[in-house]
Amino acid sequence: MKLIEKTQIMDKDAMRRALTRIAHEIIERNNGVENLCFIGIRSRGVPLAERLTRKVKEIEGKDLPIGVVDITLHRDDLALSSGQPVVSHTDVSFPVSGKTVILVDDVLFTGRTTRAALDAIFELGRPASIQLAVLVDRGHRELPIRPDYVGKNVPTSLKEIVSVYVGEIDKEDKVIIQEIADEKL
Ligand SMILES: O=P(O)(O)OC[C@H]1O[C@H](OP(=O)(O)OP(=O)(O)O)[C@H](O)[C@@H]1O
Ligand SMILES: O=c1cc[nH]c(=O)[nH]1
Repeated sequence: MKLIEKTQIMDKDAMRRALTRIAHEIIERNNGVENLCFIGIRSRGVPLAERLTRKVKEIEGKDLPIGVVDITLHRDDLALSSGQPVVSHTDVSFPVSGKTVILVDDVLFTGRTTRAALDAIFELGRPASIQLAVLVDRGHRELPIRPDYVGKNVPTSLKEIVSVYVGEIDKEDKVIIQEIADEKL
């Protein structure tokens, strides 16, 4: 699939500010951090969840547990929607029952990855609630899923792809929109 880079929509500072705001929103909405835990969706949801827990620690002085769910997406076609995400691995070393889980991902699109992650969490136990934090919501939901915390809402067309780069994996922080150049949609 050939991609043409179109626009950069967030730089390192914009990402840092968005995550700082989300950390404050999480603390405010939950009246503190008692009972909270974080679960990142691999791959880029994991460093974002780690950054959020570091910010929460800076603000509230408490360490919160982080787990990981790995969802593999088997896409049926190149239109990017209609994929079939399945849980391939879960690494959550604390009990989720009774907790408020903050599920973290980089991009929210159809909602299918989130749904698979919710299934994976309920396999582990029964949380008190689950809240969803994403760096970018690009729209085009195919399921009744909405984020509780959003870094940036980005209206997109189905010919576009939003790519999040994080220093921990990609050596730099940025969010770009690319366009699919050569595929039938
Ligand atoms: O709402 P959805 O339609 O499910 O799309 C969102 C998911 O797609 C991306 O993952 P991708 O499968 O591209 O893999 P990646 O994490 O390796 O980028 C992104 O990280 C989200 O997890
Ligand atoms: O544009 C998209 C769609 C799904 N996942 C992404 O990371 N970007």
